Amino acid sequence: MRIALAQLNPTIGDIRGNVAKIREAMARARGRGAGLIVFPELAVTGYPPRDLLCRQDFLERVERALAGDIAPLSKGLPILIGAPVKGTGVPSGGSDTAAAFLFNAALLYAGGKLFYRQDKSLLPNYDVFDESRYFKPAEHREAVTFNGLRLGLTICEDIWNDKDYWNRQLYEVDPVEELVAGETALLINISASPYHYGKIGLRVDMLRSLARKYHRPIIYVNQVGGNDELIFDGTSLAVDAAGNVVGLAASFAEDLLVLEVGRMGAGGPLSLVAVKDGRAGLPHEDISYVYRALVLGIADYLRKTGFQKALVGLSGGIDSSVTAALAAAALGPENVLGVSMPSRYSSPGSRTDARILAENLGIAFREIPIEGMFSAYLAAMNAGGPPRGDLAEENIQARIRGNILMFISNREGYLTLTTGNKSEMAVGYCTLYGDMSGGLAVLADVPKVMVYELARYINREREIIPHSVLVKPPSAELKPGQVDQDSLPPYEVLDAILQAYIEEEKGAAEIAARGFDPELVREVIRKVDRAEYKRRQAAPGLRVTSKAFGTGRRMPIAWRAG
Ligand SMILES: Nc1ncnc2c1ncn2[C@@H]1O[C@H](COP(=O)(O)OP(=O)(O)OC[C@H]2O[C@@H]([n+]3cccc(C(=O)O)c3)[C@H](O)[C@@H]2O)[C@@H](O)[C@H]1O
Ligand SMILES: Nc1ncnc2c1ncn2[C@@H]1O[C@H](COP(=O)(O)OP(=O)(O)OP(=O)(O)O)[C@@H](O)[C@H]1O
Ligand SMILES: NC(=O)CC[C@H](N)C(=O)O
Repeated sequence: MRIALAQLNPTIGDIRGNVAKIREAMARARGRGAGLIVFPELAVTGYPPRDLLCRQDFLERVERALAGDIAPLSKGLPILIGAPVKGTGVPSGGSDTAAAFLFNAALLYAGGKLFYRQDKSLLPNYDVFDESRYFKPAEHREAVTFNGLRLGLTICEDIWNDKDYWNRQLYEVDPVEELVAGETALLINISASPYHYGKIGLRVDMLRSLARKYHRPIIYVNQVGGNDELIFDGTSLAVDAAGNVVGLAASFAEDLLVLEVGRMGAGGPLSLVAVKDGRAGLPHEDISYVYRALVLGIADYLRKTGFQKALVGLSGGIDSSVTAALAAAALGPENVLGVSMPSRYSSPGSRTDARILAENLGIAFREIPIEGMFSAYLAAMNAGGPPRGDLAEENIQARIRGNILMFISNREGYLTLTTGNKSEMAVGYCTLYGDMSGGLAVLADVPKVMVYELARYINREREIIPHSVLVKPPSAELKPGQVDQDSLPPYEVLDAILQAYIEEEKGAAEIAARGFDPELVREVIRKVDRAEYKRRQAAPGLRVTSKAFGTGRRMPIAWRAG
Protein backbone atom coordinates (compact mmCIF):
# COMPACT_ATOMS: atom_id res chain seq x y z
CA MET A 1 0.00 0.00 0.00
CA ARG A 2 1.14 3.54 -0.73
CA ILE A 3 0.70 6.09 2.04
CA ALA A 4 0.74 9.82 1.30
CA LEU A 5 1.96 12.21 4.00
CA ALA A 6 0.16 15.50 3.40
CA GLN A 7 2.11 18.26 5.11
CA LEU A 8 -0.38 21.12 4.98
CA ASN A 9 -0.36 24.74 6.07
CA PRO A 10 -3.89 25.29 7.40
CA THR A 11 -5.30 28.64 8.43
CA ILE A 12 -6.77 28.52 11.90
CA GLY A 13 -10.55 28.58 11.84
CA ASP A 14 -10.76 28.59 8.02
CA ILE A 15 -12.48 25.24 7.83
CA ARG A 16 -13.71 25.79 4.28
CA GLY A 17 -10.21 26.80 3.12
CA ASN A 18 -8.60 23.91 4.96
CA VAL A 19 -11.03 21.41 3.43
CA ALA A 20 -10.16 22.82 0.00
CA LYS A 21 -6.47 22.19 0.73
CA ILE A 22 -7.29 18.66 1.89
CA ARG A 23 -9.22 18.01 -1.31
CA GLU A 24 -6.35 19.29 -3.43
CA ALA A 25 -3.75 17.15 -1.61
CA MET A 26 -6.01 14.13 -2.08
CA ALA A 27 -6.18 14.66 -5.82
CA ARG A 28 -2.38 14.73 -5.98
CA ALA A 29 -2.06 11.69 -3.72
CA ARG A 30 -4.51 9.72 -5.85
CA GLY A 31 -2.45 10.65 -8.91
CA ARG A 32 0.53 9.03 -7.22
CA GLY A 33 -1.29 5.83 -6.40
CA ALA A 34 -1.87 6.38 -2.67
CA GLY A 35 -4.12 3.97 -0.77
CA LEU A 36 -4.20 6.15 2.37
CA ILE A 37 -3.56 9.84 2.96
CA VAL A 38 -2.46 11.17 6.34
CA PHE A 39 -2.97 14.78 7.49
CA PRO A 40 -1.56 16.54 10.59
CA GLU A 41 -3.07 16.97 14.04
CA LEU A 42 -6.21 19.18 14.06
CA ALA A 43 -5.74 19.71 10.31
CA VAL A 44 -9.41 20.60 9.88
CA THR A 45 -9.19 23.57 12.26
CA GLY A 46 -5.47 24.38 12.19
CA TYR A 47 -3.34 24.21 15.36
CA PRO A 48 -3.70 25.77 17.89
CA PRO A 49 -7.32 26.91 17.63
CA ARG A 50 -7.23 28.09 21.26
CA ASP A 51 -10.56 29.40 22.59
CA LEU A 52 -12.32 28.92 19.27
CA LEU A 53 -12.72 25.45 20.75
CA CYS A 54 -15.02 26.95 23.39
CA ARG A 55 -17.46 28.16 20.73
CA GLN A 56 -20.40 25.89 19.95
CA ASP A 57 -20.87 27.37 16.49
CA PHE A 58 -17.24 26.62 15.67
CA LEU A 59 -17.53 23.02 16.82
CA GLU A 60 -20.70 22.62 14.79
CA ARG A 61 -18.88 23.82 11.68
CA VAL A 62 -16.17 21.24 12.34
CA GLU A 63 -18.81 18.52 12.67
CA ARG A 64 -20.46 19.57 9.43
CA ALA A 65 -17.12 19.53 7.60
CA LEU A 66 -16.31 16.05 8.90
CA ALA A 67 -19.71 14.61 8.01
CA GLY A 68 -20.34 16.60 4.85
CA ASP A 69 -16.86 16.84 3.28
CA ILE A 70 -14.24 14.56 4.81
CA ALA A 71 -16.37 11.41 5.12
CA PRO A 72 -17.63 11.57 1.50
CA LEU A 73 -14.09 12.32 0.24
CA SER A 74 -12.91 9.06 1.80
CA LYS A 75 -14.91 7.12 -0.80
CA GLY A 76 -12.14 7.97 -3.25
CA LEU A 77 -9.19 7.59 -0.88
CA PRO A 78 -9.07 6.62 2.82
CA ILE A 79 -8.12 9.53 5.08
CA LEU A 80 -6.43 9.78 8.46
CA ILE A 81 -6.91 13.27 9.83
CA GLY A 82 -6.86 15.25 13.06
CA ALA A 83 -9.92 17.15 14.33
CA PRO A 84 -11.55 18.11 17.63
CA VAL A 85 -14.42 15.78 18.44
CA LYS A 86 -17.13 16.18 21.06
CA GLY A 87 -17.43 13.44 23.63
CA THR A 88 -20.58 12.21 25.25
CA GLY A 89 -21.52 11.74 28.87
CA VAL A 90 -20.83 13.85 31.92
CA PRO A 91 -17.79 16.10 31.71
CA SER A 92 -15.08 15.48 34.26
CA GLY A 93 -14.47 18.11 36.91
CA GLY A 94 -18.10 19.21 36.99
CA SER A 95 -17.52 21.79 34.27
CA ASP A 96 -20.47 22.60 32.09
CA THR A 97 -18.53 24.06 29.18
CA ALA A 98 -18.53 22.41 25.79
CA ALA A 99 -14.75 22.24 25.88
CA ALA A 100 -14.80 19.76 28.74
CA PHE A 101 -16.29 17.21 26.34
CA LEU A 102 -13.69 17.57 23.63
CA PHE A 103 -11.12 15.08 22.41
CA ASN A 104 -8.18 15.80 20.16
CA ALA A 105 -8.76 12.92 17.76
CA ALA A 106 -7.14 11.05 14.89
CA LEU A 107 -10.02 10.04 12.61
CA LEU A 108 -9.67 7.28 10.04
CA TYR A 109 -12.29 7.55 7.31
CA ALA A 110 -12.76 4.95 4.58
CA GLY A 111 -15.49 4.19 2.06
CA GLY A 112 -17.45 7.29 3.05
CA LYS A 113 -17.61 6.64 6.80
CA LEU A 114 -15.66 6.83 10.00
CA PHE A 115 -13.72 3.57 10.25
CA TYR A 116 -11.78 4.20 13.47
CA ARG A 117 -11.10 6.94 15.98
CA GLN A 118 -8.14 7.22 18.33
CA ASP A 119 -8.16 10.13 20.76
CA LYS A 120 -5.00 11.80 22.00
CA SER A 121 -3.81 10.40 25.31
CA LEU A 122 -1.10 12.84 26.37
CA LEU A 123 -2.17 16.46 26.44
CA PRO A 124 0.81 18.85 26.59
CA ASN A 125 0.19 21.64 29.06
CA TYR A 126 3.57 23.32 29.36
CA ASP A 127 5.30 26.18 27.56
CA VAL A 128 3.13 27.22 24.59
CA PHE A 129 0.76 24.29 25.00
CA ASP A 130 -2.43 24.31 27.04
CA GLU A 131 -4.39 21.37 25.75
CA SER A 132 -5.87 20.41 29.13
CA ARG A 133 -7.79 23.67 28.93
CA TYR A 134 -9.72 22.21 26.01
CA PHE A 135 -9.43 18.45 25.82
CA LYS A 136 -9.94 15.31 27.84
CA PRO A 137 -7.32 12.58 27.44
CA ALA A 138 -8.15 9.30 25.70
CA GLU A 139 -9.00 6.48 28.04
CA HIS A 140 -8.19 3.67 25.62
CA ARG A 141 -5.56 3.04 23.04
CA GLU A 142 -5.86 0.25 20.56
CA ALA A 143 -4.21 -0.61 17.28
CA VAL A 144 -6.52 -0.89 14.28
CA THR A 145 -6.30 -3.28 11.35
CA PHE A 146 -6.70 -1.44 8.09
CA ASN A 147 -6.11 -3.05 4.69
CA GLY A 148 -4.49 -5.97 6.47
CA LEU A 149 -2.05 -3.68 8.24
CA ARG A 150 -2.05 -3.21 12.01
CA LEU A 151 -1.74 0.54 12.60
CA GLY A 152 -0.90 2.23 15.92
CA LEU A 153 -2.30 5.76 15.75
CA THR A 154 -0.81 8.48 17.93
CA ILE A 155 -1.22 12.23 18.12
CA CYS A 156 1.83 14.45 18.60
CA GLU A 157 2.64 14.44 22.36
CA ASP A 158 1.65 10.72 22.54
CA ILE A 159 5.12 9.77 21.28
CA TRP A 160 7.09 12.17 23.49
CA ASN A 161 7.05 10.10 26.68
CA ASP A 162 9.59 7.34 26.13
CA LYS A 163 11.33 6.65 29.43
CA ASP A 164 14.44 5.23 27.80
CA TYR A 165 14.92 8.24 25.56
CA TRP A 166 14.27 10.92 28.17
CA ASN A 167 15.38 9.05 31.29
CA ARG A 168 12.12 10.20 32.85
CA GLN A 169 8.41 10.09 32.17
CA LEU A 170 6.17 13.15 32.22
CA TYR A 171 3.00 11.08 32.08
CA GLU A 172 2.05 7.71 33.56
CA VAL A 173 0.79 6.33 30.27
CA ASP A 174 3.06 5.46 27.35
CA PRO A 175 0.77 5.11 24.31
CA VAL A 176 3.54 3.80 22.05
CA GLU A 177 4.41 0.98 24.44
CA GLU A 178 0.73 -0.01 24.70
CA LEU A 179 0.14 0.11 20.96
CA VAL A 180 3.22 -1.96 20.19
CA ALA A 181 2.08 -4.51 22.78
CA GLY A 182 -1.19 -4.57 20.80
CA GLU A 183 0.73 -5.86 17.77
CA THR A 184 1.07 -2.63 15.89
CA ALA A 185 3.06 -3.16 12.70
CA LEU A 186 3.29 0.50 11.71
CA LEU A 187 3.20 3.52 14.01
CA ILE A 188 1.65 6.68 12.61
CA ASN A 189 1.93 10.00 14.39
CA ILE A 190 -0.02 13.07 13.34
CA SER A 191 1.51 16.22 14.76
CA ALA A 192 1.45 19.95 15.16
CA SER A 193 4.95 20.36 16.50
CA PRO A 194 6.23 23.93 16.46
CA TYR A 195 9.77 24.83 15.50
CA HIS A 196 12.53 26.12 17.67
CA TYR A 197 16.25 26.10 16.98
CA GLY A 198 17.44 22.50 17.45
CA LYS A 199 13.94 20.98 17.45
CA ILE A 200 14.23 19.20 14.10
CA GLY A 201 17.37 17.33 15.14
CA LEU A 202 15.73 16.39 18.43
CA ARG A 203 12.57 15.14 16.76
CA VAL A 204 14.40 13.06 14.16
CA ASP A 205 16.67 11.59 16.81
CA MET A 206 13.74 10.68 19.05
CA LEU A 207 11.76 9.07 16.21
CA ARG A 208 14.78 7.02 15.12
CA SER A 209 15.36 5.87 18.66
CA LEU A 210 11.70 4.84 19.06
CA ALA A 211 11.78 2.89 15.78
CA ARG A 212 14.93 1.06 16.85
CA LYS A 213 13.59 0.33 20.33
CA TYR A 214 10.36 -1.21 19.09
CA HIS A 215 11.59 -2.49 15.72
CA ARG A 216 8.68 -0.75 14.07
CA PRO A 217 8.59 1.74 11.22
CA ILE A 218 7.12 5.16 12.00
CA ILE A 219 5.31 7.64 9.80
CA TYR A 220 5.30 11.17 11.17
CA VAL A 221 3.16 13.92 9.61
CA ASN A 222 3.62 17.45 10.89
CA GLN A 223 1.80 20.70 10.23
CA VAL A 224 3.69 23.49 8.49
CA GLY A 225 3.16 27.27 8.59
CA GLY A 226 3.12 30.27 10.88
CA ASN A 227 0.25 30.76 13.30
CA ASP A 228 0.66 33.93 15.36
CA GLU A 229 3.93 33.45 17.23
CA LEU A 230 4.29 29.76 16.47
CA ILE A 231 6.10 28.56 13.38
CA PHE A 232 5.63 24.94 12.32
CA ASP A 233 8.46 23.57 10.20
CA GLY A 234 6.76 20.48 8.79
CA THR A 235 9.76 18.19 8.14
CA SER A 236 7.41 15.19 8.08
CA LEU A 237 9.29 11.94 7.77
CA ALA A 238 9.30 8.18 7.70
CA VAL A 239 11.69 5.98 9.61
CA ASP A 240 12.12 2.25 8.96
CA ALA A 241 12.26 -0.39 11.68
CA ALA A 242 16.05 -0.05 11.87
CA GLY A 243 15.77 3.68 12.53
CA ASN A 244 16.83 4.86 9.08
CA VAL A 245 15.12 7.95 7.72
CA VAL A 246 13.64 6.65 4.46
CA GLY A 247 11.58 9.68 3.47
CA LEU A 248 11.81 13.34 4.37
CA ALA A 249 9.41 16.12 3.45
CA ALA A 250 10.36 19.77 3.01
CA SER A 251 11.00 22.09 5.96
CA PHE A 252 9.02 25.36 6.09
CA ALA A 253 6.91 24.56 3.00
CA GLU A 254 3.91 22.41 2.16
CA ASP A 255 4.76 19.00 0.75
CA LEU A 256 3.35 15.63 -0.18
CA LEU A 257 5.54 12.63 0.50
CA VAL A 258 4.47 9.22 -0.79
CA LEU A 259 5.74 5.97 0.75
CA GLU A 260 5.45 2.40 -0.34
CA VAL A 261 4.67 0.14 2.61
CA GLY A 262 5.15 -3.55 2.03
CA ARG A 263 6.23 -6.83 3.57
CA MET A 264 9.53 -8.46 2.84
CA GLY A 265 8.06 -11.88 2.14
CA ALA A 266 4.90 -13.29 3.73
CA GLY A 267 4.95 -12.53 7.46
CA GLY A 268 8.29 -10.73 7.11
CA PRO A 269 9.06 -7.30 8.55
CA LEU A 270 7.40 -4.23 7.11
CA SER A 271 9.44 -2.22 4.65
CA LEU A 272 8.99 1.46 4.00
CA VAL A 273 10.36 3.18 0.90
CA ALA A 274 9.80 6.74 -0.29
CA VAL A 275 8.33 6.97 -3.77
CA LYS A 276 10.10 9.38 -6.13
CA ASP A 277 10.71 12.71 -4.45
CA GLY A 278 11.43 11.73 -0.86
CA ARG A 279 14.59 13.64 0.04
CA ALA A 280 17.26 11.40 1.48
CA GLY A 281 19.68 12.35 4.23
CA LEU A 282 19.20 14.04 7.55
CA PRO A 283 18.49 17.73 7.95
CA HIS A 284 21.49 19.67 9.18
CA GLU A 285 20.12 22.45 11.32
CA ASP A 286 22.07 25.70 11.14
CA ILE A 287 21.24 29.42 11.09
CA SER A 288 19.56 28.99 7.69
CA TYR A 289 16.72 27.20 9.51
CA VAL A 290 16.11 30.19 11.78
CA TYR A 291 16.16 32.40 8.70
CA ARG A 292 13.61 30.22 6.91
CA ALA A 293 11.45 29.99 10.02
CA LEU A 294 11.29 33.77 10.35
CA VAL A 295 10.60 34.26 6.65
CA LEU A 296 7.70 31.80 6.87
CA GLY A 297 6.49 33.38 10.12
CA ILE A 298 6.34 36.86 8.55
CA ALA A 299 4.78 35.65 5.29
CA ASP A 300 2.06 33.66 7.03
CA TYR A 301 1.30 36.30 9.64
CA LEU A 302 0.60 38.85 6.91
CA ARG A 303 -1.22 36.46 4.58
CA LYS A 304 -3.40 35.03 7.33
CA THR A 305 -4.26 38.48 8.74
CA GLY A 306 -4.97 39.95 5.31
CA PHE A 307 -1.94 42.22 4.83
CA GLN A 308 0.17 42.39 1.70
CA LYS A 309 2.87 44.81 2.63
CA ALA A 310 4.98 45.78 5.61
CA LEU A 311 7.12 48.71 6.69
CA VAL A 312 10.20 48.95 8.86
CA GLY A 313 11.88 51.96 10.45
CA LEU A 314 15.45 51.85 9.11
CA SER A 315 17.98 53.27 11.55
CA GLY A 316 21.06 52.00 9.76
CA GLY A 317 21.48 49.55 12.65
CA ILE A 318 21.70 45.78 12.59
CA ASP A 319 18.21 44.95 13.93
CA SER A 320 16.22 47.02 11.47
CA SER A 321 18.51 45.88 8.63
CA VAL A 322 17.94 42.19 9.40
CA THR A 323 14.20 42.76 9.89
CA ALA A 324 13.93 44.49 6.51
CA ALA A 325 15.91 41.73 4.77
CA LEU A 326 13.65 39.05 6.27
CA ALA A 327 10.55 41.00 5.27
CA ALA A 328 11.81 41.42 1.70
CA ALA A 329 12.42 37.66 1.47
CA ALA A 330 8.99 36.89 2.92
CA LEU A 331 6.85 39.38 1.03
CA GLY A 332 8.89 40.33 -2.01
CA PRO A 333 10.91 43.57 -2.00
CA GLU A 334 8.09 45.35 -3.84
CA ASN A 335 5.92 44.91 -0.73
CA VAL A 336 8.34 46.38 1.80
CA LEU A 337 8.90 50.02 2.70
CA GLY A 338 11.90 51.27 4.69
CA VAL A 339 11.50 54.57 6.49
CA SER A 340 14.51 56.53 7.70
CA MET A 341 13.69 59.14 10.35
CA PRO A 342 16.90 60.94 11.23
CA SER A 343 17.16 63.20 14.24
CA ARG A 344 19.91 65.55 15.41
CA TYR A 345 21.70 62.53 16.93
CA SER A 346 21.68 60.32 13.83
CA SER A 347 25.17 59.95 12.40
CA PRO A 348 25.53 60.56 8.66
CA GLY A 349 26.84 56.99 8.39
CA SER A 350 23.57 55.58 9.76
CA ARG A 351 21.51 57.56 7.26
CA THR A 352 23.66 56.37 4.36
CA ASP A 353 23.61 52.77 5.60
CA ALA A 354 19.78 52.81 5.76
CA ARG A 355 19.59 54.07 2.18
CA ILE A 356 22.17 51.60 0.84
CA LEU A 357 20.40 48.71 2.56
CA ALA A 358 17.10 49.67 0.92
CA GLU A 359 18.82 49.88 -2.48
CA ASN A 360 20.51 46.51 -1.99
CA LEU A 361 17.21 44.89 -1.03
CA GLY A 362 15.27 46.66 -3.78
CA ILE A 363 12.67 47.93 -1.28
CA ALA A 364 11.01 51.35 -1.35
CA PHE A 365 12.67 53.98 0.81
CA ARG A 366 11.50 57.24 2.38
CA GLU A 367 13.30 59.71 4.55
CA ILE A 368 11.23 61.67 7.05
CA PRO A 369 13.43 63.83 9.33
CA ILE A 370 12.00 64.19 12.83
CA GLU A 371 13.95 67.28 13.89
CA GLY A 372 11.01 69.69 13.49
CA MET A 373 8.66 67.47 15.51
CA PHE A 374 11.29 66.75 18.13
CA SER A 375 12.07 70.46 18.60
CA ALA A 376 8.35 71.24 18.85
CA TYR A 377 7.95 68.60 21.57
CA LEU A 378 10.97 69.85 23.49
CA ALA A 379 9.70 73.43 23.38
CA ALA A 380 6.18 72.44 24.41
CA MET A 381 7.23 70.04 27.17
CA ASN A 382 9.77 72.46 28.65
CA ALA A 383 7.44 75.47 28.42
CA GLY A 384 9.86 77.18 26.04
CA GLY A 385 12.79 76.67 28.46
CA PRO A 386 15.98 74.71 27.64
CA PRO A 387 15.79 70.94 27.14
CA ARG A 388 16.76 68.85 30.16
CA GLY A 389 18.37 66.04 28.19
CA ASP A 390 16.68 63.41 30.35
CA LEU A 391 15.26 60.01 29.47
CA ALA A 392 11.79 61.44 28.87
CA GLU A 393 13.23 63.64 26.12
CA GLU A 394 15.30 60.81 24.67
CA ASN A 395 12.25 58.60 24.43
CA ILE A 396 10.22 61.26 22.61
CA GLN A 397 12.33 60.52 19.53
CA ALA A 398 11.42 56.85 19.59
CA ARG A 399 7.77 57.81 20.14
CA ILE A 400 7.71 60.29 17.25
CA ARG A 401 9.12 57.54 15.03
CA GLY A 402 6.52 55.06 16.27
CA ASN A 403 3.77 57.57 15.48
CA ILE A 404 5.09 58.17 11.99
CA LEU A 405 5.27 54.46 11.23
CA MET A 406 1.73 53.91 12.54
CA PHE A 407 0.53 56.91 10.52
CA ILE A 408 1.88 55.37 7.31
CA SER A 409 0.40 52.05 8.35
CA ASN A 410 -3.05 53.61 8.91
CA ARG A 411 -3.03 55.64 5.74
CA GLU A 412 -1.40 53.21 3.32
CA GLY A 413 -2.18 49.78 4.74
CA TYR A 414 1.33 48.60 5.61
CA LEU A 415 1.80 46.40 8.67
CA THR A 416 4.45 47.92 10.94
CA LEU A 417 7.18 45.44 11.86
CA THR A 418 8.98 46.07 15.13
CA THR A 419 12.69 45.36 15.29
CA GLY A 420 13.53 44.76 18.96
CA ASN A 421 15.61 41.61 19.51
CA LYS A 422 15.25 39.13 22.40
CA SER A 423 18.15 40.57 24.40
CA GLU A 424 16.60 44.06 24.39
CA MET A 425 13.08 42.80 25.04
CA ALA A 426 14.47 40.80 27.94
CA VAL A 427 16.02 43.74 29.77
CA GLY A 428 13.48 46.36 28.67
CA TYR A 429 15.90 48.24 26.44
CA CYS A 430 13.11 49.55 24.24
CA THR A 431 10.56 52.36 24.48
CA LEU A 432 6.89 51.71 25.13
CA TYR A 433 4.75 53.37 22.43
CA GLY A 434 8.04 54.19 20.70
CA ASP A 435 10.11 51.56 18.91
CA MET A 436 7.73 48.97 20.41
CA SER A 437 4.86 50.34 18.26
CA GLY A 438 3.85 47.86 15.60
CA GLY A 439 1.99 44.69 14.73
CA LEU A 440 4.59 41.91 14.57
CA ALA A 441 7.86 41.64 16.47
CA VAL A 442 10.08 39.79 14.01
CA LEU A 443 13.24 39.40 16.13
CA ALA A 444 11.63 39.28 19.57
CA ASP A 445 12.94 35.74 20.13
CA VAL A 446 16.31 36.21 18.41
CA PRO A 447 19.13 37.04 20.83
CA LYS A 448 21.42 39.84 19.65
CA VAL A 449 24.34 37.51 18.95
CA MET A 450 22.05 35.45 16.72
CA VAL A 451 20.92 38.65 14.94
CA TYR A 452 24.55 39.06 13.82
CA GLU A 453 24.62 35.43 12.65
CA LEU A 454 21.49 36.08 10.61
CA ALA A 455 23.09 39.21 9.14
CA ARG A 456 26.14 37.22 8.05
CA TYR A 457 23.85 34.57 6.58
CA ILE A 458 21.90 37.24 4.66
CA ASN A 459 25.23 38.50 3.29
CA ARG A 460 26.47 34.99 2.41
CA GLU A 461 26.56 35.58 -1.34
CA ARG A 462 26.87 39.34 -1.65
CA GLU A 463 26.85 42.36 0.62
CA ILE A 464 23.20 43.19 1.26
CA ILE A 465 23.57 44.61 4.75
CA PRO A 466 26.43 47.14 4.50
CA HIS A 467 29.60 45.93 6.19
CA SER A 468 29.69 49.09 8.32
CA VAL A 469 26.37 48.03 9.93
CA LEU A 470 27.93 44.76 11.07
CA VAL A 471 30.96 46.37 12.63
CA LYS A 472 29.60 49.56 14.22
CA PRO A 473 28.85 49.40 17.95
CA PRO A 474 25.07 49.01 18.52
CA SER A 475 23.47 52.33 19.48
CA ALA A 476 19.98 53.66 20.08
CA GLU A 477 21.21 57.09 18.88
CA LEU A 478 18.88 58.86 21.31
CA LYS A 479 21.60 61.13 22.69
CA PRO A 480 25.06 62.15 21.51
CA GLY A 481 27.61 59.36 21.34
CA GLN A 482 25.26 56.84 23.02
CA VAL A 483 26.09 53.13 22.59
CA ASP A 484 24.16 50.14 23.99
CA GLN A 485 27.20 49.03 25.96
CA ASP A 486 26.92 52.17 28.14
CA SER A 487 23.86 50.59 29.78
CA LEU A 488 24.26 46.90 29.02
CA PRO A 489 27.04 44.31 29.35
CA PRO A 490 28.61 43.01 26.11
CA TYR A 491 25.95 41.06 24.20
CA GLU A 492 27.93 37.79 24.33
CA VAL A 493 27.79 37.95 28.13
CA LEU A 494 24.23 39.26 28.30
CA ASP A 495 22.93 36.58 25.92
CA ALA A 496 24.61 33.78 27.85
CA ILE A 497 23.06 34.98 31.12
CA LEU A 498 19.67 35.45 29.48
CA GLN A 499 19.74 31.99 27.94
CA ALA A 500 20.46 30.45 31.34
CA TYR A 501 17.71 32.49 33.03
CA ILE A 502 14.98 32.36 30.39
CA GLU A 503 15.48 29.22 28.33
CA GLU A 504 17.06 27.02 30.98
CA GLU A 505 15.11 28.60 33.87
CA LYS A 506 18.19 28.68 36.14
CA GLY A 507 18.46 30.82 39.28
CA ALA A 508 21.03 33.54 40.02
CA ALA A 509 23.42 31.34 42.01
CA GLU A 510 23.48 28.62 39.39
CA ILE A 511 24.11 31.15 36.62
CA ALA A 512 26.90 32.88 38.54
CA ALA A 513 28.49 29.47 39.12
CA ARG A 514 29.07 29.33 35.37
CA GLY A 515 31.67 32.04 35.80
CA PHE A 516 29.65 35.28 35.59
CA ASP A 517 29.96 38.17 38.01
CA PRO A 518 27.23 37.47 40.62
CA GLU A 519 26.26 41.17 40.86
CA LEU A 520 25.91 41.40 37.07
CA VAL A 521 23.75 38.26 37.05
CA ARG A 522 21.48 39.72 39.75
CA GLU A 523 21.25 43.02 37.87
CA VAL A 524 20.32 41.31 34.58
CA ILE A 525 17.69 39.20 36.36
CA ARG A 526 16.27 42.30 38.04
CA LYS A 527 15.98 44.01 34.65
CA VAL A 528 14.29 41.00 33.07
CA ASP A 529 11.77 40.72 35.89
CA ARG A 530 11.08 44.43 35.91
CA ALA A 531 10.48 44.64 32.15
CA GLU A 532 7.59 42.17 32.21
CA TYR A 533 5.10 45.05 31.94
CA LYS A 534 6.69 46.15 28.68
CA ARG A 535 6.63 42.71 27.13
CA ARG A 536 2.96 42.32 28.06
CA GLN A 537 2.27 45.33 25.85
CA ALA A 538 4.55 44.25 23.01
CA ALA A 539 3.50 43.01 19.58
CA PRO A 540 3.42 39.20 19.24
CA GLY A 541 6.91 37.88 18.47
CA LEU A 542 7.92 34.94 16.28
CA ARG A 543 9.22 32.03 18.33
CA VAL A 544 12.53 30.40 17.33
CA THR A 545 14.01 29.31 20.67
CA SER A 546 12.83 26.75 23.19
CA LYS A 547 11.51 29.51 25.49
CA ALA A 548 10.17 32.70 23.98
CA PHE A 549 8.42 35.61 25.62
CA GLY A 550 4.70 35.29 24.91
CA THR A 551 2.22 32.51 25.55
CA GLY A 552 4.94 30.05 26.58
CA ARG A 553 6.25 32.22 29.43
CA ARG A 554 3.55 33.58 31.66
CA MET A 555 5.03 35.70 34.41
CA PRO A 556 3.24 37.99 36.81
CA ILE A 557 3.88 41.73 36.52
CA ALA A 558 3.05 42.96 40.00
CA TRP A 559 5.24 40.71 42.16
CA ARG A 560 8.44 40.79 44.11
CA ALA A 561 10.82 38.08 45.25
CA GLY A 562 10.41 37.70 48.98
N1 LIG B 1 5.34 47.96 36.46
C1 LIG B 1 4.90 48.84 35.52
N2 LIG B 1 3.70 48.64 34.95
C2 LIG B 1 3.26 49.46 33.98
N3 LIG B 1 3.94 50.52 33.54
C3 LIG B 1 5.12 50.76 34.10
C4 LIG B 1 5.67 49.94 35.10
N4 LIG B 1 6.88 50.44 35.45
C5 LIG B 1 7.09 51.51 34.70
N5 LIG B 1 6.03 51.73 33.88
C6 LIG B 1 5.86 52.79 32.86
O1 LIG B 1 6.87 52.63 31.89
C7 LIG B 1 7.56 53.85 31.73
C8 LIG B 1 9.02 53.52 31.41
O2 LIG B 1 9.11 52.82 30.20
P1 LIG B 1 9.50 53.56 28.86
O3 LIG B 1 8.60 54.72 28.67
O4 LIG B 1 9.54 52.58 27.75
O5 LIG B 1 10.94 54.15 29.13
P2 LIG B 1 12.28 53.56 29.82
O6 LIG B 1 12.26 52.10 29.96
O7 LIG B 1 12.54 54.34 31.04
O8 LIG B 1 13.34 54.00 28.73
C9 LIG B 1 13.57 53.30 27.51
C10 LIG B 1 14.95 52.64 27.56
O9 LIG B 1 15.14 51.91 26.36
C11 LIG B 1 16.33 52.39 25.70
N6 LIG B 1 16.04 52.31 24.28
C12 LIG B 1 15.02 53.04 23.76
C13 LIG B 1 14.75 52.95 22.40
C14 LIG B 1 15.49 52.07 21.61
C15 LIG B 1 16.48 51.34 22.22
C16 LIG B 1 17.22 50.37 21.39
O10 LIG B 1 18.44 50.40 21.35
O11 LIG B 1 16.55 49.56 20.75
C17 LIG B 1 16.77 51.47 23.55
C18 LIG B 1 16.54 53.78 26.19
O12 LIG B 1 17.89 54.17 26.03
C19 LIG B 1 16.08 53.65 27.64
O13 LIG B 1 17.11 53.08 28.41
C20 LIG B 1 7.37 54.58 33.03
O14 LIG B 1 7.49 55.98 32.88
C21 LIG B 1 5.97 54.17 33.42
O15 LIG B 1 5.00 54.94 32.75
N1 LIG C 1 16.86 57.20 12.56
C1 LIG C 1 15.93 56.26 12.49
N2 LIG C 1 15.20 56.11 11.38
C2 LIG C 1 14.25 55.18 11.28
N3 LIG C 1 13.97 54.31 12.24
C3 LIG C 1 14.68 54.38 13.36
C4 LIG C 1 15.68 55.36 13.56
N4 LIG C 1 16.19 55.18 14.78
C5 LIG C 1 15.53 54.13 15.32
N5 LIG C 1 14.61 53.64 14.47
C6 LIG C 1 13.71 52.50 14.69
O1 LIG C 1 13.68 52.16 16.05
C7 LIG C 1 14.28 50.86 16.25
C8 LIG C 1 15.11 50.89 17.55
O2 LIG C 1 16.29 51.45 17.14
P1 LIG C 1 17.56 51.85 17.85
O3 LIG C 1 18.53 52.35 16.86
O4 LIG C 1 17.14 52.78 18.89
O5 LIG C 1 18.04 50.51 18.50
P2 LIG C 1 18.64 49.11 17.97
O6 LIG C 1 18.02 48.09 18.79
O7 LIG C 1 20.12 49.23 17.99
O8 LIG C 1 18.12 48.87 16.49
P3 LIG C 1 18.95 48.94 15.19
O9 LIG C 1 19.99 47.87 15.34
O10 LIG C 1 18.01 48.67 14.09
O11 LIG C 1 19.53 50.32 15.18
C9 LIG C 1 15.13 50.63 15.01
O12 LIG C 1 15.35 49.29 14.74
C10 LIG C 1 14.29 51.30 13.95
O13 LIG C 1 13.23 50.48 13.50
N1 LIG D 1 0.85 19.29 19.57
C1 LIG D 1 1.59 18.69 20.47
O1 LIG D 1 1.19 17.74 21.15
C2 LIG D 1 2.98 19.26 20.59
C3 LIG D 1 3.84 18.71 21.71
C4 LIG D 1 5.14 18.10 21.30
N2 LIG D 1 5.97 17.70 22.36
C5 LIG D 1 5.91 18.91 20.28
O2 LIG D 1 6.27 20.06 20.42
O3 LIG D 1 6.25 18.36 19.29
